[in-house]
Amino acid sequence: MKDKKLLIIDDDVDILSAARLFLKRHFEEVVIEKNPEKIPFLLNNYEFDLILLDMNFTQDVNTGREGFQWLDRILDLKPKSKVVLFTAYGDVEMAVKAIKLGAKDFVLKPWDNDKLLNTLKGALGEETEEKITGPNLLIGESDAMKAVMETMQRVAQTDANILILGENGTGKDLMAQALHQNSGRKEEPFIRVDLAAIPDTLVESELFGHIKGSFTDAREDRKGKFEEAHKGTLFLDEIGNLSLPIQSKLLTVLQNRQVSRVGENKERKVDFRLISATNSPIFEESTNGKFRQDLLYRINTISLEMPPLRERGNDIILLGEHFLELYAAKYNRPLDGLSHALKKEMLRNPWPGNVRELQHAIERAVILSRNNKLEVEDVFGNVSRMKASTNAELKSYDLEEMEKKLITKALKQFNGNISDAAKELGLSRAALYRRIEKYEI
Ligand SMILES: Nc1ncnc2c1ncn2[C@@H]1O[C@H](COP(=O)(O)OP(=O)(O)OP(=O)(O)O)[C@@H](O)[C@H]1O
Repeated sequence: MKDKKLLIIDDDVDILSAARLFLKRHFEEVVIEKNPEKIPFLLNNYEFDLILLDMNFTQDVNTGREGFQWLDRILDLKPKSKVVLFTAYGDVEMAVKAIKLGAKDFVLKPWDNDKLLNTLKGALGEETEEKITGPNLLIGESDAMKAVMETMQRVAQTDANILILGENGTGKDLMAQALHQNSGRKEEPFIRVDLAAIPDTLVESELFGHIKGSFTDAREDRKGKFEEAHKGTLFLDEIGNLSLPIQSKLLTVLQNRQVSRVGENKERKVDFRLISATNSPIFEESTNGKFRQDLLYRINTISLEMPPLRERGNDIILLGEHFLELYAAKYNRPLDGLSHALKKEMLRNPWPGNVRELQHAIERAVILSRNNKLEVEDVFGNVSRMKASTNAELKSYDLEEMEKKLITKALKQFNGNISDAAKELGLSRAALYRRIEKYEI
């Protein structure tokens, strides 16, 4: 969300500054406004990617009527606006009505920071999903890909637990989303937990939740991911990372469909569909005691194996063209395809990092290219650097480095004229200034 602009409208100044303080780390810009009358002016003069709108302006605290009117007004002025509503406890019915009227989602006040962030991401995600990660855009026409897509279609509608296997970057995450989108639970939450990214000590409270005081940092009661996924889908990514004690707790939840938060005896019913994914040899691990066999049996009612890119034939060209189009638009580069020689080279490369590696290689190439077609050296020019990074993955600092170079070049070309350089780079003047400051150019 780092490149997105958010507008928050609420007549409570404390709420505005608290929300801004937390959200400005996650958005490029957060604009706050106390007076809803300013909405038309703001919408007519600025572009916002997302609007967070209070439902309960003081005049109409209980009915939310004013909130509805403003929602309406926003959608009249800019029909494509993504609006998330802020609403006080107890207003859920009203918020649901608002969603029917065109809001994307709602957040209850007082809010939970993680939840607020997830909701905003979700509201923005719809667009990214359509463009990049939508289930229809699990690109691929190879036999291997067709087979796995066909299985996906067949099993998505069932509530069966699904285990997605495959090397890094083969699209396991996208596949999990596709399963959810094609299931009867698609209107309900899709909650992803990356078990490789959560420290061992926190996994239990992340998954099961906790109550206030159950450990030093537990300042308030918190729902776990099982509860968040209630009625929807829970996606446990990198499940091979679960420690044995948590494995046995997970098994119990799967058997009883109930969770108790850490520090609490009460059991809460949870209804979720489980999708797991791993790139570790989990069957082997289950024979040497690192992963419980009974749990593996449970999570693996059906398994789907994502084929590696090197076994997907011509898909690499389709994917390459897709990413080229995406990044040419993003970086405003006039590129119209992959050269013939490049296609040949792409087909010969083993791509150990699979689609993710390809995606990053194309992104970098788009930024560096000088011609109207991508050439072999744009993608494979700097082989040593590609090898040096793990999984040949392009780290964000590489991208930043490139951005810096690009900006420096443009500034030189236009003798430091900000307007001309910004135009060439496809940035606003303000965005260019920000980057000049950031990179200390
Ligand atoms: N078939 C596909 N079509 C379009 N994009 C894809 C496809 N497969 C993967 N991608 C893109 O490649 C990147 C990596 O995909 P994803 O995160 O789903 O892989 P993964 O198997 O979950 O990786 P890891 O094991 O490292 O978590 C994402 O940006 C995703 O959008």
